[in-house]
Amino acid sequence: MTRAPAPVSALSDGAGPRRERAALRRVAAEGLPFLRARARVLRGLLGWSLLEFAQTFAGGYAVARALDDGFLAGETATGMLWLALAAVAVVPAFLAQRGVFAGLADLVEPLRDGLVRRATAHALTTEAGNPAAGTGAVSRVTHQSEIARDGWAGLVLALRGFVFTSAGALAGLAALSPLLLVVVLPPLLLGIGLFLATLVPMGARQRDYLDADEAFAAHTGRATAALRDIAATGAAGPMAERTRELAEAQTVAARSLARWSALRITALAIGERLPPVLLLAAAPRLMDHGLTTGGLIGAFTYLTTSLAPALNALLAALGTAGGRLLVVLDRFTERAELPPAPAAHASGNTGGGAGGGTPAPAARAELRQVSFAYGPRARPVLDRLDLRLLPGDHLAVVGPSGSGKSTLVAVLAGLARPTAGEVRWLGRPAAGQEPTAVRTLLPQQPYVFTGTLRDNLRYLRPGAPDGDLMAAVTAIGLDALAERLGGLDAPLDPRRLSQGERQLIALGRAHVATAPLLVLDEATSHLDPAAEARAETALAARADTLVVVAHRLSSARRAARVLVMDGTRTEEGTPDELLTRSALFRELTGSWAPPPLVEPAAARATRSGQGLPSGSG
Ligand SMILES: Nc1ncnc2c1ncn2[C@@H]1O[C@H](COP(=O)(O)OP(=O)(O)OP(=O)(O)O)[C@@H](O)[C@H]1O
Repeated sequence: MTRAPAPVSALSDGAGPRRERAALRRVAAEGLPFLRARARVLRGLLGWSLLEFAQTFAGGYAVARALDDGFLAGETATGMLWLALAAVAVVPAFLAQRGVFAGLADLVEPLRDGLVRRATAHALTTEAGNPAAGTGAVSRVTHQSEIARDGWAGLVLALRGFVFTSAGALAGLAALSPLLLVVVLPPLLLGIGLFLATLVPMGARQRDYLDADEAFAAHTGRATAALRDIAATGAAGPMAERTRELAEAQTVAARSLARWSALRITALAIGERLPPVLLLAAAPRLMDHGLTTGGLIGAFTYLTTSLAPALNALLAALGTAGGRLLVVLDRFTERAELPPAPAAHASGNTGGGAGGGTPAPAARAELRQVSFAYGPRARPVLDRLDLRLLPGDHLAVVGPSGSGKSTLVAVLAGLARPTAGEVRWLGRPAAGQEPTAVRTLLPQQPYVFTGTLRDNLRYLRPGAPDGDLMAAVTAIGLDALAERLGGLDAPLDPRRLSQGERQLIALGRAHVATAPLLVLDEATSHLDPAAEARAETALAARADTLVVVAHRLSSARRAARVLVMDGTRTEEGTPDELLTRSALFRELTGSWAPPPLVEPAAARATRSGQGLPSGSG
């Protein structure tokens, strides 16, 4: 399959520089109070930094005086004295470095602690219970808070160094000859200006890169945890394709970042290399206007030993650590803007379908003009399908074998990417969201592993209390199996379980999970109708929004809405509406009806909506 890679902008929802400026404002709004609260630390840094100002000033000025008043005037002792003064000025500056680093810790560690606290609180409130959802939270707590800490420390050091060093150097240049500033300042300011102009667009590229990195890490983490489910739903192809797309998006983001870095290097060259060149070119004119030989060498000393390294350090810090810092800090601050975490469970939602009358609630999941094909030349399985799943919805999906039910489920659940159109979860594009935080998907062949029944029930919500596990056991109808196994802590060997028992355990696990959307893809196919009815009814009451790929009439009739799939044609309505409107639904219900020779009670059950096994799936 050769689909174009996902545009990087799609991963970061592509608002570009506008978003960076908004990020700057947001970070500033939170950053200023942080700095205000640490005014004493900042004053301490300022005090130590003044010593650096003095050292820089003395460095160039003493060299100029040593030459003009000392060595060039035949006064070697005077020259040596001036050089000794420059050497002595290094001592307080060395002490200043110690003072600066001590103050830095008071400025950096509280930032890191605050970020870790914030990321941990976010993970506990919104991502609890989803093992794969933890990937992003762990990244924020560890990797990203370290980026913020190092970036912030580097930025404070470089900015402070640049301000005081360049102030010392410029004051020294002005003392040697004010004309020196006319030569040095324009390229210096041009270089800095050009560099600053790259900050916002480069921040956007940096964000794209981090987004691509995070999306890839989350996707691979998810895929690794769900290998069995992927194999069971036949989604290996689309998953591999999605992995390739995400890797490609990462490459595109890295390349774009590199192009902007090249522009930055040009800005650095103008600010750092051009002033000495211009000074050389202008030297004869400057000396005609009274600049001494010592003054010229002193000016070179300022440019090469003070200004250039300070500028270099500042631009490097702003360019790499600063950009990353802005993106990472913004990620921490924008957590507050995420849509409210979905209510863990709504109750009493087996009927009702869409709505309830009051202002339209955000769809839990939505397909907008979604098409899907398994290859560039393959016949589409889904063709411009629109579907909205609101809180409280209970939708059954029915259709003949091969009509695309599992494909629809894979697209809806984020296991396969649509070829065209958009999948949205909780009112936002699904791309970039953590699927396991939004939906629980149960395939026909569930993943039950060696361990205890408790481990298996907690698989999607590791910290679930025993009360919730027991409630699931009772609601789903797992009591008999739990008793036979020996309780929640008894060891469980999947090879000794029937297909139906495995499905029951997976259904119990879904009852414990907290994602607002629950999708069952023939997940009850090995249960008898009564067991299926009990489990499905319990899940409909527990899950906020339920989608069931139905393989029995009874299952379809329990739903408030039914989506009938017939190739790329679809019909949607209540079961009763479809019985009158859809020939295919009537045909399916006919094929789901028991064969005529089956005992009459079963036939009656079918007519009254209780249903019977179809033998399908
Ligand atoms: N991985 C795949 N690669 C290529 N084609 C596929 C793949 N999976 C499914 N298809 C094709 O897509 C179409 C829809 O299949 P899908 O499994 O979604 O249908 P279904 O309604 O769920 O079928 P069933 O009820 O038998 O499970 C079928 O023509 C099928 O052959």
